[in-house]
Amino acid sequence: MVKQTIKIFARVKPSKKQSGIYSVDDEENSTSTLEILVPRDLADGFVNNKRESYKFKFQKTFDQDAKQDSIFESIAKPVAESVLAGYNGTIFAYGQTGSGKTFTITGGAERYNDRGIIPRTLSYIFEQLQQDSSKIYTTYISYLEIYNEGGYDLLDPRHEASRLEDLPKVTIMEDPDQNIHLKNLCLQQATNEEEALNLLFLGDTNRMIAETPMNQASTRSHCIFTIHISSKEPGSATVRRSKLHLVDLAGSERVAKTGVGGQLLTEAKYINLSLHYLEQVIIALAEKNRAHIPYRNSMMTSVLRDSLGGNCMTTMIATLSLEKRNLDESISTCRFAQRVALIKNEAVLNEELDPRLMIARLKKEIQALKDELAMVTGEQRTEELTAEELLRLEELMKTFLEDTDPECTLDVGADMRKIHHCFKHLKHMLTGRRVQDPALENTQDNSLHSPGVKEEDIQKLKDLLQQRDNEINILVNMLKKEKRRAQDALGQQKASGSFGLTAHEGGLRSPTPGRGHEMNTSSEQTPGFHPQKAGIGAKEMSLGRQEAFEIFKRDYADSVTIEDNKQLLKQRFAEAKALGEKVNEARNKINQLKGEVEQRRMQKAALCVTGAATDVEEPDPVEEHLRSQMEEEKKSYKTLFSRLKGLKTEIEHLQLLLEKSKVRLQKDFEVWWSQEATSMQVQQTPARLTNSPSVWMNPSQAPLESQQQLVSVGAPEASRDISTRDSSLRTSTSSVSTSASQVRTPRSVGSSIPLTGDSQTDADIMAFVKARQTLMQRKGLGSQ
Ligand SMILES: Nc1ncnc2c1ncn2[C@@H]1O[C@H](COP(=O)(O)OP(=O)(O)OP(=O)(O)O)[C@@H](O)[C@H]1O
Repeated sequence: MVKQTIKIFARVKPSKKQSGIYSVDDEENSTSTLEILVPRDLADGFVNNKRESYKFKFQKTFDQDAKQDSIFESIAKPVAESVLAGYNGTIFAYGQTGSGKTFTITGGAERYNDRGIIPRTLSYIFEQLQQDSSKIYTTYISYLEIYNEGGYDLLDPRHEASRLEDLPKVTIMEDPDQNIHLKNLCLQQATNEEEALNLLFLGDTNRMIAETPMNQASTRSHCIFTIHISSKEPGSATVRRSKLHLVDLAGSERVAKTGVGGQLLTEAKYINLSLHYLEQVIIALAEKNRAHIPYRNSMMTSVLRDSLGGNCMTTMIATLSLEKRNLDESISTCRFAQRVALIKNEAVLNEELDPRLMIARLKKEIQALKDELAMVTGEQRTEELTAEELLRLEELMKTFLEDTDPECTLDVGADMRKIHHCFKHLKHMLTGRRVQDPALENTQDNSLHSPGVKEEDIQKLKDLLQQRDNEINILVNMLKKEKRRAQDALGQQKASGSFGLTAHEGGLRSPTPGRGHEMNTSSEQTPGFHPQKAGIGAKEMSLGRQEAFEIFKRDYADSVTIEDNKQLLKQRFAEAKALGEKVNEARNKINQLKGEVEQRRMQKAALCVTGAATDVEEPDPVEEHLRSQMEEEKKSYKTLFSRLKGLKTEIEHLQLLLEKSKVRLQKDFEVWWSQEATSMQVQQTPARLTNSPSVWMNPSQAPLESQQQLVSVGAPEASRDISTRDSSLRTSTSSVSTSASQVRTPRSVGSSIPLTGDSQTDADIMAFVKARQTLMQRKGLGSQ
């Protein structure tokens, strides 16, 4: 059992506006003091307490410049290690909205280096599991979201409903031993890092899809990503089970400050309520002799029951956005952390006996007892042993004789027929003389001892048999070599299509079309990923909508990052391909050297046979040189290979980031488009929809009929020379310069856009017009 208090760390989010507000003092006894200085002008204002300096102790304070890898090394790695050893672990991030909880736990959505604790921990755990061949490991993932006190499974394959509330709720059940079980939360098996990362991505995407402007789930929900690990030694009935909760809590700000109402207020109350219950649990745990801990008050405290004051090694990260306006929230986050630091947990090794293995063991024991009983009661069986039983006995004896372990026993049960048979057989082996045993007559080599067969004939036959055996072995080896060669050739062919490695060696697959590589809008599939919910491929986009989407995409705030990541991905693919080729070269070289060594040895053996040489084992400088060359090649192969593996992880992460950005882009577009449509519907007149606010800012992009119409109705006062306004549009403008010379961009057009009479289609047309107008205004081309 390991007794320890919850470890607390602080992380300060980078900001330009923080100078002089705080200081960090790292002390030698691996603690650090964070001092928050409240400026005088704020002391009477936001913060009621007039103290000007607040000091808080943490295990370590990560200042603004702390990178994600050091956060992982100092905070998550030790917890992951104890989880691998069989203890439960929890890491939770607590802080106000926007202070960097998600950035710390999951990571940033832009750069590979920004990946947070979850992907890094998965990477580390699977690397460790791969290296340890002494145990059999099984890994499962679950991803729970708690929103308004309801639990939702983010990995639910039925995640078809667009609204979180429509999903089946995860409910808590408690067994008589007070163990918590979560109904409707599935555990998905992940056999490697890639599968686990795909599940993380799937959960994050589902979370994002369920978000609406009214339900910014990421801000107002708690998320618990759990890695469940079980391990056992081969043959052992003891299993170790442990779990690691990685928790991203909702923003901790107080309702009064947020100034929200309606649905938001309800949510805020729920968040505050569950964080309030969390605080109550923490206060109760910190109190000595407190018998009742109110875990059951909220779903989150019920789920995290073990993590708080129970069987778990728990770590808290207080995320701080230390700007003037956030000082009161930052101070309350630090206060909360100080209380958390008082909680003592008692982590125990979670070992238990596997019931299935236990049953097998008990069955064996029962059989042994039955045999013993039969022996004691003298119950004897007289019928002859069957051929099957004899064969089984042969096998048992063979295993027994071959086993070098002195503890090894020959266990044939209490059947005296079997015991006698084994004794006779062993005596025969020892003395070379056949013992008269009717049972032995069934064995295969009996004929060799039939009367009338001479000893030398037997020997001849034995030699012949040996010869045939040797021939068969040679043929089998030749076949094996042939097969290997064919596999190698196939591997090389495949590798040249991907990164130059066989799937078996590199675990790399060729870039899947559209998987981040190209930001196309087709719905390539990630397992369990449902693009239609994000509006991808759900319905055929009308041309206008498509055009609006293209413009939207171009002006999208994240488009630069998306483009950067696409470029980086291309670059990484190229690097991986080149590296793959090098790895292949190194491998071919090793094979070639191996061949040369073999040839050399054969030549030497041949010389010995012909008498030209005497000692095959005599050191050969040529061979030694070849061997040292081979060692060098092996080293470089290993280095290249591990670099390639690193690149593979980076590529996969980048692909996931790009897919995430794509879903986000589609979703933002859908939201924006429907907002435009709604606002247009409001402005429509019932009889004929006049398009007073709709302006074709760039005639080249308007459909032809509309262009003509605009030309004829253009309002002169709104005329603009478009090409001088926006450089990004110059090309398109110049291409229509002839017509554009007469084209005017009407500010308030009195005429109407041709409409179809179908309200849905007309709404779409108007939304498009409005959308274009908004976009153009954003571009600085708006009518002034
Ligand atoms: N250490 C950091 N370095 C760089 N950027 C950061 C850091 N911490 C946070 N950010 C950025 O600040 C923004 C808000 O961070 P984040 O979403 O992680 O906050 P949060 O506390 O999870 O908020 P919420 O409660 O709304 O989920 C994001 O754009 C994130 O990329």
